[in-house]
Amino acid sequence: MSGTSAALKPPADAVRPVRHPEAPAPGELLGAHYEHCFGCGEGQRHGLHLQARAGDGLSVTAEFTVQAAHQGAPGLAHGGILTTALDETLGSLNWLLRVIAVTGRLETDFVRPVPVDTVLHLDAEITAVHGRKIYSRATGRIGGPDGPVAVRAEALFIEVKVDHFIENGRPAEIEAAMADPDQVRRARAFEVNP
Ligand SMILES: CCCCCCCCCCCC(=O)SCCNC(=O)CCNC(=O)[C@H](O)C(C)(C)COP(=O)(O)OP(=O)(O)OC[C@H]1O[C@@H](n2cnc3c(N)ncnc32)[C@H](O)[C@@H]1OP(=O)(O)O
Repeated sequence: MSGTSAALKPPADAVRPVRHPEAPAPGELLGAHYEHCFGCGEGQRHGLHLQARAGDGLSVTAEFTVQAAHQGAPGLAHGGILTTALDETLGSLNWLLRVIAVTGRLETDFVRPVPVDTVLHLDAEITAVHGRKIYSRATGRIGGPDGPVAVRAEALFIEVKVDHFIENGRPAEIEAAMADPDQVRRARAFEVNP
């Protein structure tokens, strides 16, 4: 059984957005947006190290291998970790619009348990945009990209300006991220080019 709250249903006048002309090409790895991001950063020892890849249109795919550090029940992935994998994958979609956005709402269905060492194959797509609101959905499968569904989610991301991070983040990390020598990562974190 699954159901989605009204807040995740795009209004009738929502539009199907267009992929940004400078979005990464289909098949291209998106890379981490921030070294210390728990979802994608390579600097997080127990992080998910999730790698997202641009798909066709407004879609991405991603893979995440469940580690022992990600357990909830013995030998099984923690539900919050699975939601993090969905959140990170959904968040990476916004780079196809070259928009910075944060998760406003995220609803997850947990369909099957996911054992440690399992590769979770994720795919996600943007379904609609209404003003600053970006509607999207994602699915995670096990046993291969066409395997059975283990988790799925629908989300609403809200577009923000870079000031959202500058005003709310801890100054030490903000300054370090702005000085990141990785130009692509710095652009993803701080460039707004709708
Ligand atoms: C440096 C690295 C960067 C890198 C880029 C980021 C990478 C992403 C990483 C993974 C994702 C994350 O973990 S993101 C981190 C987790 N999320 C957060 O921390 C967000 C915390 N929340 C907030 O800061 C705020 O609530 C915002 C920004 C989401 C919204 O505040 P606001 O800007 O004042 O906008 P507001 O007027 O309230 O809302 C705008 C519209 O959205 C609707 N709306 C807002 N929130 C919701 C909601 N929860 N559910 C339904 N609808 C909502 C409103 O009704 C309104 O609709 P209408 O009246 O227009 O119709």
